[in-house]
Amino acid sequence: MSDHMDVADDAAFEPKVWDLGPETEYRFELDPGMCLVIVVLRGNAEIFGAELVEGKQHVFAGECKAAVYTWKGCSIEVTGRPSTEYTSDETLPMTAYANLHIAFEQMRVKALAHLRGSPIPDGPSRVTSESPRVLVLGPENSGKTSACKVLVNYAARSRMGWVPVLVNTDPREGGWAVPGAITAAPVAAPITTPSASLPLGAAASSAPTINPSNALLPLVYCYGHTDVQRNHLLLDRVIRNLGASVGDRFEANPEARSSGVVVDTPSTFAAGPANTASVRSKLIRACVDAFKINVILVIGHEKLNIEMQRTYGSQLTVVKIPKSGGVVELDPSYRDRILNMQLHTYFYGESFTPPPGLKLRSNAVYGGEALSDLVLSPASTTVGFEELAVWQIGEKSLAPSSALPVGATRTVSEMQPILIDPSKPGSGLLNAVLALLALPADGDERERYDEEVLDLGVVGFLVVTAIDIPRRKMTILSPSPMVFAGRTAIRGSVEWQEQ
Ligand SMILES: Nc1ncnc2c1ncn2[C@@H]1O[C@H](COP(=O)(O)OP(=O)(O)OP(=O)(O)O)[C@@H](O)[C@H]1O
Repeated sequence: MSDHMDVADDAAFEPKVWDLGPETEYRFELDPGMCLVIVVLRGNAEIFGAELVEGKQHVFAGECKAAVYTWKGCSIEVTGRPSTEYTSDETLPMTAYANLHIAFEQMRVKALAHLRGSPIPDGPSRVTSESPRVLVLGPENSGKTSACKVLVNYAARSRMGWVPVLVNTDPREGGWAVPGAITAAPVAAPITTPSASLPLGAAASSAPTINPSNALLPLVYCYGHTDVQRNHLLLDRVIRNLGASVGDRFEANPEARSSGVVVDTPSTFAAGPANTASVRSKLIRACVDAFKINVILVIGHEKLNIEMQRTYGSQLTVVKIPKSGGVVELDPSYRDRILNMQLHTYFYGESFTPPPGLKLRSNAVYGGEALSDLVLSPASTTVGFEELAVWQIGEKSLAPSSALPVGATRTVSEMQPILIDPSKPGSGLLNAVLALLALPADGDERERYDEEVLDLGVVGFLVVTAIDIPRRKMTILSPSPMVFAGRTAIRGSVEWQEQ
C-alpha cells in the first residue's frame, strides 16, 4: 500500500511529521536546487543501511532520491519541498538484504576464525572459510548501487569491526571520483547518500585536507569514458588492475580480507543489444576473476539469473533478489545533469540553500559531514606543455564497438597509448578531464614498458581550462595545489562543462 501526497505549495516549508510503521519507508525525490532536512524524532531509521542519528538535522540536496527505512517504526520530521514524497510498505527487498547480510556475516566470522586458527563457529562447516566476495548485477534502474550500499553499510555497522571493500565498476557513475573512473575503497563507517553527486558518500580523494570524519581513501583507475562499449578491452584491463590492487591490500593486511568485497556493476553488464552479449559476458568474467567472486546477486532479471546459473552455478553461488518498487527510473537528461554535477562537486564541493524559514543547527550534517566542510577550493596552475605528458588510449576516432560491422573486431591499436601534442590546434585538450597517474614504483628501469600508462593508478583528476599555444602553456584546475613537472596524465572522453 502506498500513501501518496500531493505537495501543496503554500504548506511546503512547514515541517511535516511522518509516522512510519515497522518495515516501511518514506521515499522522496528532490528536483534541482531543492533541499530537504530530515530529523528522526523517535525510533531507528536508516537510508540504504546508514543510520540517521536521532535528533540531528540530516540535509539532502543535489537531486537526491532515496528512502528512509525503518525496521521497527519511527517518527521523522521533514522540512523542504520534495517533488515526490510518499510512504510504502512494499519493502520486501530489505528483508532479502537482511537475510543476505546474516549469511555474509557468518562467512566473515568463519573466514576470520580460519585465518586466526580459532575453532570455526558452528562446528565443522559445510560453508567454506571464504569471506563473501559479491558481484551485484542487474539492468538499468534495478537498485544495484542501493543494494551494494545496504550490504556494505550493514557490515560496517556490525560490532565485529568489519571493513568491507566496496568496488564500483560503473564508469558512468564514477564512484568516489569522477565519471570515467572505476574505484574501490575499504568502508569503515556507513556510506551516506546526501546527494546524487556523491552516490557513495564523500571521499578524501578530492579534498585530502578536509572531510575529517571521512577516512575513505579510494583506489582509483581511469577508464576515461562513461560508455562501457566504447573501449571494452581497456575496461577489462582496468577492472583487472583494480582487482589486483585490492588483492595487494589484502596481502598486506590478511585480516582485512575476511570483511569481504561487494562489487557494483554497470547495467550494461546485465542487459543490452544482442551484439554486445559477448562483451558483457567477458566483462562479467573480468569482475569474477579480478575480485575472486564467490556470490553473484542478480537483481530482478530472470533471464540473467538463469544465464549466470548456467555459466557460474557450479563454481559459485548465484542468488536472485527482487527489485525494490522504490527505485527511481533515471532518465538520460537527469544522468547528464548528475554527470556534470559530480564533476563540479569533485572540484568545488557541495552547496545548497536550506529550506526557507529553517535554521540549520551547528550539528546539522550533510552525508555525515559538518556543513562547514562542504565547500572546496581547487587550485588553478599554469603548466608548460613539456611539463605534463598527456596520453590517450587508442585511436582518436575510436568508434564505439556497437558501431562496428557485425563480426568485426578491434585491432590492438585501441589499447595503444598515444601521446597528445597540446600545440596542435584541435588536440581536444581544452576542457578535457585528465586523470593524473601515480608515479611508477621505483625499481629497475628495464621493467618499465610502453603500455605502462594503462596500468597505473590515479592520484587525482584535473581539467584543462585554457591553452595558450604561442606561449606553450596550459591552465589546469586541480583539487589542491600540485606540481605537475615530470608527471603523466590520461585523457578520455569526459569533458568539463561550466555550470
Ligand atoms: N527504495 C527506494 N526509494 C527511493 N529511491 C530509491 C530506492 N531505491 C533506490 N532509489 C533511488 O533510485 C535511483 C536508482 O537506484 P540505484 O542507483 O541503486 O540503481 P542502479 O541499478 O544502480 O542504477 P543504474 O541504472 O545507474 O545502474 C537512485 O537515485 C536511488 O537513490
